[in-house]
Amino acid sequence: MTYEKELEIALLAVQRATILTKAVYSSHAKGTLSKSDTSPVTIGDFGAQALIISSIKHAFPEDEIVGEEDADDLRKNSSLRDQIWELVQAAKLEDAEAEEKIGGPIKSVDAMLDAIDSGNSQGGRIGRIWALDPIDGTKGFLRGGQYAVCLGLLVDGVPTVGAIGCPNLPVDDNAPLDPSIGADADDKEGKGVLFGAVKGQGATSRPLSKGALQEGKKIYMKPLDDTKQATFCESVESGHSSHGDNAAIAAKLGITKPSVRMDSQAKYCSIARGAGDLYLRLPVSKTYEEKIWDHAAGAVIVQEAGGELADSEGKPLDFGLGRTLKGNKGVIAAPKGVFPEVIKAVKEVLAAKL
Ligand SMILES: Nc1ncnc2c1ncn2[C@@H]1O[C@H](COP(=O)(O)O)[C@@H](OP(=O)(O)O)[C@H]1O
Ligand SMILES: [Mg+2]
Repeated sequence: MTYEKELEIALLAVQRATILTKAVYSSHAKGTLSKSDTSPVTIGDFGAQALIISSIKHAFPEDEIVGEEDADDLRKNSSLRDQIWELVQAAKLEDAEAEEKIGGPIKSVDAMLDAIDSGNSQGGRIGRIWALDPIDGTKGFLRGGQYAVCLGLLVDGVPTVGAIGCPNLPVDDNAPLDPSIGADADDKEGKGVLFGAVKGQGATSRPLSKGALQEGKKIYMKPLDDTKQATFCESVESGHSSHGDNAAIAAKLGITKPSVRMDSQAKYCSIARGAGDLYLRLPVSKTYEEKIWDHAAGAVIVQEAGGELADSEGKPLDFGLGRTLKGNKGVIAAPKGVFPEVIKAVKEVLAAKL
């Protein structure tokens, strides 16, 4: 199987980074994250980015990585750096063989800073480029709701491998969509999912607790003959996606169920396993460019589960233009069978606004 190693490393890297983000969240929730006033998101973002990049660099030293952060701030702020270093050292996979596959612990503080700085690729059309979002759904993370650790591999600009850790989604692929499910400080049985996909080879899910080496269960979008029955997902943040336009599109499709609002690429994962049908992300701002790391991993997972993606004009998403999807506006994802109908409704709603 092609990309077998890439998927394995991506899942392991995401699993280990997720352990760190959970540790950061629980210290934050318990009020013990007090050495600095820095936001737990910043701490989690830096730590998770360091761990994931070090995993990729170990397994695929030639690959490029597009990451959100660089280490400039950490080099200037030793207390923040030490705090992150402590968390990075503590985040380990229990299975020694698994830990070894991603290079074992990061060797030194300098190696951690260098790893963070290696996420400086400018993206592009050629070669192997990983797009990394160490904590996607910042707002959800802070709320104790949905957030995701996301890693996608672009090969010549095409999303080819995707791995996403969703610590607060229910393990059960058939559990009803309930965005409040993550709103606990402490981990509970039945939460935490690791999703993976390789282009042309399907999408899978496995409990985070069982780990990346556990064989995944195939996931599929729900067959949807009639859009009237659909449930659609959208951002919690009205600044990230126009709730008004999303609602108008839903109305045009005859949808009567309320939208499910959740943060992060947990939306892609949810529709990919049939816990929800459509993902509408109509742009709010005319100038905002969606970031490739907010969509690359989710795109592979949805496509491999039987879905199709485009922007609000029906154009395919172009991941080969750099760090952003600068050729696209917004994102729409739906099962293949109803995709043309959904795009038609989107175009009609947007045309009526002109
Ligand atoms: N004006 C805007 N329009 C669309 N997306 C935006 C945005 N401003 C920020 N974002 C992105 O929206 C992502 C979260 O999406 P969602 O609303 O689906 O949870 C953020 O990722 P982070 O949370 O990683 O910063 C951020 O990159
Ligand atoms: Mg993000």
